[in-house]
Amino acid sequence: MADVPVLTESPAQSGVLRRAWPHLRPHRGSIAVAVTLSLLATLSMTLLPPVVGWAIDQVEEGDGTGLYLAAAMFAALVTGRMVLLRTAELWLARAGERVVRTLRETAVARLASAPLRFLEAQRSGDLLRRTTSEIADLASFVRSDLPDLLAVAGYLVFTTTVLLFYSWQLTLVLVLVFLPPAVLAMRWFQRGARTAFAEEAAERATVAATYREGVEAQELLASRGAETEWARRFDRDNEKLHRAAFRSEIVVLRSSGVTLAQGVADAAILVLGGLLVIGGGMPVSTVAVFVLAMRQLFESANQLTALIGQLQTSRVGLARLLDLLDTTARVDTGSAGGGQAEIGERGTLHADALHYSYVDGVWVLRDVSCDFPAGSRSALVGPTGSGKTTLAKLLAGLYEPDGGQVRFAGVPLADIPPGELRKRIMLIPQRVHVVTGTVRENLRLVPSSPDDERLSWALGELGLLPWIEGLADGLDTEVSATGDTLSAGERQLIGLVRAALVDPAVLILDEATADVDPVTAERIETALDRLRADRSLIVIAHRQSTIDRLPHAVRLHEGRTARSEPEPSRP
Ligand SMILES: Nc1ncnc2c1ncn2[C@@H]1O[C@H](COP(=O)(O)OP(=O)(O)OP(=O)(O)O)[C@@H](O)[C@H]1O
Repeated sequence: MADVPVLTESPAQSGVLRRAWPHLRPHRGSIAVAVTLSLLATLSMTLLPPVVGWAIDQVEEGDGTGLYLAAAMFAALVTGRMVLLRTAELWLARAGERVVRTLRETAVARLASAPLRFLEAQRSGDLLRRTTSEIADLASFVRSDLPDLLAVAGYLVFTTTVLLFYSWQLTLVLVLVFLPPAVLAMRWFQRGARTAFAEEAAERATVAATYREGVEAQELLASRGAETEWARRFDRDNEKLHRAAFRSEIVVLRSSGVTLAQGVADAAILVLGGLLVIGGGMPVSTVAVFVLAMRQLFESANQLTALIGQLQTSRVGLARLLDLLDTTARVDTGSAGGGQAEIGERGTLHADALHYSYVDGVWVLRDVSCDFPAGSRSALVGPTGSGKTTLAKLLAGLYEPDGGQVRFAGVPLADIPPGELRKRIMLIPQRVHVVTGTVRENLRLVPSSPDDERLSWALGELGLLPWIEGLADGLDTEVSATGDTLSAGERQLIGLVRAALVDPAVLILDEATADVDPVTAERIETALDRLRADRSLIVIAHRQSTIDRLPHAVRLHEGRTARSEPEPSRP
């Protein structure tokens, strides 16, 4: 089995910003404007205590004009700050949304072009979570927490400058009384937060993946009576998440040490400042400015603790998203094809000595060789588990073989760009994918987005107009993605119409085994008969009537071609 990279549950968070920089670089202009505006807003807020101090001085000197001036300045600073802050938030939200949009688009594009084998190796809920809710969390961090984080960082720097300017002695006392216990408490919190939050995110992803898998397999679980087994597994994962979330909460409690240190520092400064004023060594205004600025500093420190928690969660989310982008970039390489070779519109599909395994050492296909000349019509038959679906996926270029090669018109599939490949070889799986919407919208899910006229043409060609007319609202009939409204056979009819619209050189149909009523089966067979004659048709056939209609057969038995010679045509 070729090495298929699997996404890491808790990827390393070190250097996460450096790794994210290539995605941020295109938006550096708006980020710089947003940061500058935000820092200016913070600066105006930091100037408020000095203005209050100045007002106190004016009162003490009995200068009414000075007092009015101070009040006007106070009002101007508050208004200016509000305008600057809102503008900064808007810029930041805009820059952040752009970054997140780029990340989301890159993730979706990489997933869309990732080999099927890679997608199947991941837990589906995990991929979904990384590309939806974790990106949404990141967006909300950028919109709401990042502006606060910038403001807090600004306050810490500017307010410390104000404190130093007014009294370096009091600042020294503040630093000695407050900083050591506060820093210790913060480090204690951070040490725990890193692992606790990462574990919580990983457990949350596991619960989402288990839940999604359970919902997808509901029918199977119910039919096997295995719901309790699944519920037990879900309970176990849920319990782990519960414990991880509780551990995170305990870690958050560690940050209370900072509040305690603040109370002690407040009391110390008030007593010392008061004594200095009584002794005539310091004006009242200085103590007032100091106490106000100190409050601002503490509020920022409190906010910082909460924000660091958010920052930690976002770092984990960002690391998981970058892990997805890096891993998909790695698996993506080479799958785009050289694009140099001339590829014919029609040609022989040739499989040469194919080997394939899902699990190391267990070959599902061994030395399989077969030819499907242009315009040939073949059945692919064999007992359950003999490897028919796997061979079909290799023939369609959805899996890369572990050994051997598939060529179309002489060109290895690996050298054909994916877009070109899809136009030439198309696989209709047993369970055709439908999306929530109308039948028309589902039929139009092909690269050319055909109009109604072309849809009618395709339906007419395949003899499927009576089927559409028989639906409740014709082409406007609503179908749900869970497919309750369409049978497996009808979904395959949708697949066949899409195929007629794409007009591939090779059409591979993995015939639905269950739920095909005789009328739909007849419709599928008629549609297959009416597909253009120069197209090769390969049908993984389960029904004898289908096998009888096809002039050639490739038989698989335990992963080997039992007989790849064309069978004599049947009447
Ligand atoms: N994604 C997978 N991971 C691991 N093993 C797989 C996977 N898909 C198929 N297999 C195994 O590979 C073997 C061949 O499966 P495949 O679906 O190709 O057979 P098949 O002939 O199409 O069977 P059926 O007629 O029942 O659809 C089986 O043993 C199956 O269990």
